[in-house]
Amino acid sequence: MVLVTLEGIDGSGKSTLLAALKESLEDLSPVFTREPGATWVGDSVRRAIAEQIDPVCEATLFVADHAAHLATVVRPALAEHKLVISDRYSDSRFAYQAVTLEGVIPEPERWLRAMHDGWSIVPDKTFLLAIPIDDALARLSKKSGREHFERRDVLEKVQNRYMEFARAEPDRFVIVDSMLDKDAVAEFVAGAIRQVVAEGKKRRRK
Ligand SMILES: Nc1ncnc2c1ncn2[C@@H]1O[C@H](COP(=O)(O)OP(=O)(O)OP(=O)(O)O)[C@@H](O)[C@H]1O
Ligand SMILES: Cc1cn([C@H]2C[C@H](O)[C@@H](COP(=O)(O)O)O2)c(=O)[nH]c1=O
Repeated sequence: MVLVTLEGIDGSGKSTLLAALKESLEDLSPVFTREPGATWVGDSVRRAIAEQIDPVCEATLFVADHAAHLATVVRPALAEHKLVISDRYSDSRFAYQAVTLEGVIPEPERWLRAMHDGWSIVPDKTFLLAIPIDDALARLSKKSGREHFERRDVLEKVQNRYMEFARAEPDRFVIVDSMLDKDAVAEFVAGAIRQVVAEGKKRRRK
């Protein structure tokens, strides 16, 4: 069936969008999931984030979480021709850990992508929520429990990487202005997902 992912820096509105999609797309019976945390491995990831563990350890735990996510949630759902919508996925790794591993290992993005080669699944469509850094930080300032990624210098680099990914894969990425009204964002993304599902059904009939 179809794998759709939601991406964006902290505060860009992914959780808000996901909640709206759970209502508006109910008729499609999607499998809603997320990274990190779809399996117990995600608990280790959350602990690593909280304890600000070594960045290579943190990165490999994120990859382990992805492997468990694919094995226990994504592959079985796709095999049953279900629509899968994931709040964060591999592009988060390629964007965030490429920043946290700068100066730690050579060419971190190349290393991260190589770790996924041969077994990961590329999404059919990725909605990238774009937001000015000041607005993201303003939104995050209202939230408790900040994570070490949620700093201006990190988020600026992460969002720049996301934009590079979107330029490199214009057919997969849809950039969404997170400064638009919540309902307008949700309506646009829900409509685009329905279109992706319809196109997937046409391809299967050929
Ligand atoms: N389109 C929008 N317009 C205005 N405010 C928004 C919009 N989308 C989300 N918000 C607000 O921004 C804040 C962060 O939203 P949300 O938690 O969905 O972001 P997030 O990307 O999931 O962040 P994180 O990755 O840190 O969980 C919330 O207070 C939410 O109400
Ligand atoms: C999947 C994934 C996530 N992250 C970062 C992004 C966030 O700052 C935290 C937690 O994610 P949430 O959406 O706030 O629950 O983890 C990352 O660095 N690498 C990844 O692969």
